[in-house]
Amino acid sequence: MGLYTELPDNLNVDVLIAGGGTAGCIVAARLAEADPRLSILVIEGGRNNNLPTIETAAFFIANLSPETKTAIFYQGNASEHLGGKAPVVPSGGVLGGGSSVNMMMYSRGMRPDYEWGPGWAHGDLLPYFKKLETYHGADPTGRHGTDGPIHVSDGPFRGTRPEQEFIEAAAKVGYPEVDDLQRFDVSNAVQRAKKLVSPEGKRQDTATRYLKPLLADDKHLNLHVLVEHQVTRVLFDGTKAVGLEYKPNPDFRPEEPTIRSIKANRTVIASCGALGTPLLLERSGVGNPSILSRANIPVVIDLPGVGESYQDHILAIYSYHSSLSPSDSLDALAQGRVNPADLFARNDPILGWNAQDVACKIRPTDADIAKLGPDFQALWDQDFKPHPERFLMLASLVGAFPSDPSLLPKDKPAQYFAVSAFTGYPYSRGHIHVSSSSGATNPLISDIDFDPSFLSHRFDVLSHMWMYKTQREIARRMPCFRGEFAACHPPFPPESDAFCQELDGPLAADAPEIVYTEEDDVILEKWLRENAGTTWHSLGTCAMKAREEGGVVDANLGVYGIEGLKVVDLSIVPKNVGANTAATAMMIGEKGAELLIQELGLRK
Ligand SMILES: Cc1cc2nc3c(=O)[nH]c(=O)nc-3n(C[C@H](O)[C@H](O)[C@H](O)COP(=O)(O)OP(=O)(O)OC[C@H]3O[C@@H](n4cnc5c(N)ncnc54)[C@H](O)[C@@H]3O)c2cc1C
Repeated sequence: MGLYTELPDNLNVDVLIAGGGTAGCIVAARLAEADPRLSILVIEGGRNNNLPTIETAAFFIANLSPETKTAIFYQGNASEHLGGKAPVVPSGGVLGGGSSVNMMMYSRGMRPDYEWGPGWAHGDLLPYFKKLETYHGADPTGRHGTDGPIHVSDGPFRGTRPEQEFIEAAAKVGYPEVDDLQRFDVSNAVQRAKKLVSPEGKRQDTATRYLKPLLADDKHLNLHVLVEHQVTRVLFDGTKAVGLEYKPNPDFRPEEPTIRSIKANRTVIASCGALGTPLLLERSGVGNPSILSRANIPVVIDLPGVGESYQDHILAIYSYHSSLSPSDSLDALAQGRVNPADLFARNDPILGWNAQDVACKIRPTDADIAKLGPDFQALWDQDFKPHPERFLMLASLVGAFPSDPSLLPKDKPAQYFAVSAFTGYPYSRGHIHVSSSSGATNPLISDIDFDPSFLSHRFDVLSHMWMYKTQREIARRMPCFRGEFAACHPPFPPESDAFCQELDGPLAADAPEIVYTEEDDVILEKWLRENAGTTWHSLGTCAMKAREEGGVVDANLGVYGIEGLKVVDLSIVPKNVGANTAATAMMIGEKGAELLIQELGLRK
């Protein structure tokens, strides 16, 4: 198998790929399939992804634990918009990247989200969205794929009671159920969520589904993957990319600081993700000269868009007490009340559950918009009102307690549910850049100037304030609702209608909506600033736009001013997509591979 922790001597390589993440694994596999004679080397900073916490859907949260070393934690700057907090944005840091560690929600944006440039309109991209997937569900409009590597399914288990109760409660609040929110043209509704999980319950990451079958057969002997090594720079001959410089990842090999390099006969591809790729370009001398000179990096190409226009969706999570039983929730497993070995011994279907069964894409009513004030109304009228498919917020129902487990009472085992909610099209924009050397142990990720700028735009704050109130009204109408888990909600005072507390029974079916005072709104905004953060959906930092508009790549994914260097990952996205981002990253991998196959003249 061509998967190494040490590279064989004298490897002759045609195509070098920096980063074996979601898009990178797809590009490598599709190029190898197109021409097995082509010699391809992927250099991935993280380890191999052959871990039970990755393959088994129910253990998804373990992959964010620092001990598993499967994520990269990008440290943001302290921000006045977040009550002085310094946010951390995790990203996939293992073979398969985000697709190996994500929460497996299957989601696609709306048709207008995919209008990026020549060859990148929705109609151009739909074939690639279909090519990547095998969809297990009804598809009357033919928008889904039938024979791609990634299975999209219900998985083997659903928390059917909370799912049904949430769907009925959402309908009462104004959001009906639809079969498919991921067909690019339906929103303002809720859906029984599909997952990036096979019907048998296995995670569908791109390393396992695209790359490893080729590494295991005897037909793709020129496909090579080096794990546990970080790419430090792209090497240039003038302005032509000719190779990569790399070194062992100190997380796995602290004793081996040797820097090595390798040449590419044909092309170099950067696929380190929306946080890793701009840092790689800047370390290589591609970026804004003033930022590069601050870090003593000689300029190869003046390209000020690198690392700018950072976007994420901004997330807040709200937990609730419930009357759910252990079989309706992942809490017994997450809180150590059942032995995972027993679940494995009986091949319990709950092991294939990602604990998220409902997806929502919703808009406020005209009356809600008016209440949010004239500034909100003006932007709404400009960017949302003319586009009925463009929604304000995404949300999902979580079948477990997803916050800090130390908040849970030790003496009272229980089941909870939660709503996770995030902005579809935030206006806040940040940046990520290299900064001057500080002697950090792992300077590739800690020696940076990263400002995600969450909640720096007031529209995003108001969107979340509306969503807090809306999701709470839905939760309150679920028969299993037993009050708010107060530590995961704003501290409204006891005299307020909005005061959060545990209840002995469900709310009356005709319970009135909560009325929030101005003081409650102040408390809500402060709480959001202290508690909202990343949705792990970083994108846009090497955008496909005109160079004079801050663009970094052209419609062929080539970096402006550089020969032989492509970017293929979510950093190229020029405007936000109203969706969890994995399917879009996979589509970019598929489309990017096709462009490279054409450009390199590979046989089909
Ligand atoms: C915790 C989490 C939960 C998520 N949940 C969902 C979800 O439920 N549904 C959904 O649709 N999306 C979800 N996402 C988002 C989605 O998974 C990502 O947007 C997507 O995988 C990004 O793909 P990419 O190819 O752009 O980058 P990545 O997949 O991040 O790939 C980049 C790769 O480059 C490697 N790398 C970085 N720097 C270097 C370097 N210098 N040298 C070598 N290698 C390097 C990284 O280790 C990584 O493997 C989640 C993401 C995370 C992190």
